[in-house]
Amino acid sequence: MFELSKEFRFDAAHTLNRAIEAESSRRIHGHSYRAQVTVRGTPDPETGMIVDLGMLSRLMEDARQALDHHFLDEVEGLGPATMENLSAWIWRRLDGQVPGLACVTVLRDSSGETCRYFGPAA
Ligand SMILES: Nc1nc2c(c(=O)[nH]1)N=C([C@H](O)[C@H](O)COP(=O)(O)OP(=O)(O)OP(=O)(O)O)CN2
Ligand SMILES: [Zn+2]
Repeated sequence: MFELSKEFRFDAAHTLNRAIEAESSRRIHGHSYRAQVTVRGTPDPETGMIVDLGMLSRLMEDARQALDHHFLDEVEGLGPATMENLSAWIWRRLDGQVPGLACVTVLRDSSGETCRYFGPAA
């Protein structure tokens, strides 16, 4: 069994309602994110690949375009623009298209934060 990951980066703005740091969080502010899509499986003996990384990259491009340089509060179906919701939203966007989809990880390097979503069944 193997795991294979591909990453895209996006920069986006949002607001958040929080119990702490409420005022600054409600102000529009931005973050730089990385999103990693991980597939799990066994390589096809002929191709040596679980999935072609180029194909994975193409499938991820639609999600990247919907997030990069967008105001996340306005992204359809996202809800409060947390790392949890971002990883679940990317999962839903790819589910059914990416064979062996195992998890979606959203990272915010500036603050050392990571959120990993394994899908609704996990
Ligand atoms: N469970 C979660 N908690 C928080 C999330 C989240 O996605 N999931 N997100 C935020 C905010 O986006 C917030 O802007 C980050 O704030 P904070 O952690 O207080 O850190 P900084 O303001 O120091 O972060 P910078 O990225 O350096 O601006 C809060 N909580
Ligand atoms: Zn924020």
